Amino acid sequence: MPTRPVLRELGLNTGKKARLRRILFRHGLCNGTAFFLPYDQGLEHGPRDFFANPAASDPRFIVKLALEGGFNGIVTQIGLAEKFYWDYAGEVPLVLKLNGKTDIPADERALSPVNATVEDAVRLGADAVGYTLYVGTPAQEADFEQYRRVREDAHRLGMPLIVWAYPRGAAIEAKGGKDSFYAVDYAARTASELGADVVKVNFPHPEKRAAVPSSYDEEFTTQQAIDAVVRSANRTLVLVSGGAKLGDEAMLEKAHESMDAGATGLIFGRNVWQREHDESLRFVAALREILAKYPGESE
Ligand SMILES: O=C(CO)COP(=O)(O)O
Repeated sequence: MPTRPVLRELGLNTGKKARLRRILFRHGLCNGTAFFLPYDQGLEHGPRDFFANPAASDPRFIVKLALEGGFNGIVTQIGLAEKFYWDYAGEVPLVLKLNGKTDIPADERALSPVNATVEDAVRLGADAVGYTLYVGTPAQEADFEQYRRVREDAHRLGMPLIVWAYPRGAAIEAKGGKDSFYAVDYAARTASELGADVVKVNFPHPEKRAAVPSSYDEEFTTQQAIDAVVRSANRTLVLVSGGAKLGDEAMLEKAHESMDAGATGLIFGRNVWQREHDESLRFVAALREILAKYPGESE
C-alpha cells in the first residue's frame, strides 16, 4: 500500500509550505487531509449543472457551504474570485484556477487557455493556484509549454500548484478512455514528473480497457488501481475528484478507497452542491467522518 507523502518530503519553498499548511490544517480546524469545493463547472460545462439545484448558481451559496462544511478551500475562476471572495477573504482558503475553457468545442484538441496569473492569485489572497493539463491530446506540446510558465511563476511567488490532470483525446479513447486505469495512472505520473505540488485525478476504472492488448489488461480491483495511481504520483499530493452525481454509497466507497490508497483528500463539486443546503451538509459530514480517520503530519 503506498504511503501518503508528508510536507517535508515535497521539496516546497517557504511560501508554498506556509500556504499548504494553511490549507491542510486551517489553524487547527482541519486535520491535514484536504476537502475542496470546486466551483468552475459553470465555465467548464455551462449553467446546465445548476438545473438540479438552481440556488447553487449563486456563488454565495457555495461559500456559505464551504464555511459551514469546514472545507479546506474553494476553487473558482478569476471572475467569481474578484466579485465574491472579498466578503470571505481569509475565512476559507481560495484556489484560483488559472486556465479554463467551455465544453462547446469538441475535446479532441483540448487546450485550456490561461486567463489569470499567479500574481492575480497573490493579489486575491489565494493559497494555491490550479491548472488544467490535458494529457494525451494533439495540443499537449503547447499545453506543456503554457504550463511551464505557470509552474515557474508559482515557484517564484511561493504559491502551491494544483494540477487537474485530465487525459483527453482520440488516443486516450482508444486506450480505454479518460477514466480508465491506464489514463488516470499516466496522468498522475505526468503531473508528478512535471512538478505539480498537488494533482487532482479522476477515480480510475480498471474495467475500462484498450481495444488492443495492453499492460493494463490484467484483472485489477479498484483498490489496486487507486493504489497504483497514488504510487505514480509519488511525492505529489493526490486529490480524487467526484465527477457527475452518483449515489451517496458509491461516493463514500470511493472516498474510503482513495484515502486507504494514500490520497491526501477529495475534491467533490456536483455531488456536494447539486442538492439543497442541509442535504449537502449531511453528505459532507459523512465524508468528513472518513477523512477524520486519516490525520496528517504538519511538518
Ligand atoms: O475538480 C472538479 C472541477 O474543477 C471536480 O468537480 P466535480 O466533482 O463536479 O466533478
